[in-house]
Amino acid sequence: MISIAVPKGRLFEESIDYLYSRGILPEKFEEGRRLTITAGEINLLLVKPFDVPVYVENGAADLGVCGYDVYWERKPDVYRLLDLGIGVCRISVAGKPESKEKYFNSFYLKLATKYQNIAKSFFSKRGVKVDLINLSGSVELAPIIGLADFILDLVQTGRTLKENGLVEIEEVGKSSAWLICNRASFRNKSSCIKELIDRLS
Ligand SMILES: Nc1ncnc2c1ncn2[C@@H]1O[C@H](COP(=O)(O)OP(=O)(O)OP(=O)(O)O)[C@@H](O)[C@H]1O
Ligand SMILES: O=P(O)(O)OC[C@H]1O[C@H](OP(=O)(O)OP(=O)(O)O)[C@H](O)[C@@H]1O
Repeated sequence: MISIAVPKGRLFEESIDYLYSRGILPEKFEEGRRLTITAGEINLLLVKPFDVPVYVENGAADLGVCGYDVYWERKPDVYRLLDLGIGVCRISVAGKPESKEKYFNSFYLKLATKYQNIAKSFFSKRGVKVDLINLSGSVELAPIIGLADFILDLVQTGRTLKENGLVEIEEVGKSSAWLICNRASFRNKSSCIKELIDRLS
């Protein structure tokens, strides 16, 4: 039996489609209220996206589908095996159009994000001090109401920024979903996991 932690929400359907199209799952499953789904030798655990690395690192799941954004933020002690090419987006700093100049000329920025660690390391390398506001969603609201001047968040189409009168100022990195693996499972279930990776890649 191989257990895979799959993120609920935005990445769920793409993850299921991906696993189904590679013959790992015998059918497509809808996201409902169930938290586990067993299909043949695969046991799916449906968890919050930020919790995927927690389940995998602790061995509660052998494998996980994890956004690179989450991996980068959490830095779990797991193997990162394969870029699945889903959930593709970038991690960027954004703000009001008129704040652009301030962003590039200040040594002190007030920034809202749920990616606290990414923001800290990005700005400390640059020698810029940041006052970080920790938000877990709807981050684009922060510059509009003056809670922060800037945000660091995911951008894909740019629609959310546009609809809120914000602009992308600087790309910090790219993200897509990766298959991550528990270190002990990689040793103990090596043949199963290698076969699975062959089918996925
Ligand atoms: N606009 C986007 N385009 C592409 N991928 C995205 C986008 N937004 C998020 N993702 C990817 O999907 C993952 C899950 O995003 P989602 O919005 O479902 O989670 P969340 O906001 O962390 O969770 P929750 O809403 O349950 O607190 C992200 O970690 C990222 O890897
Ligand atoms: O560039 P776009 O295509 O508009 O995508 C970007 C948006 O997608 C994500 O939000 P999500 O919908 O996951 O909601 P959230 O605010 O709860 O994180 C992200 O946080 C941005 O707000």
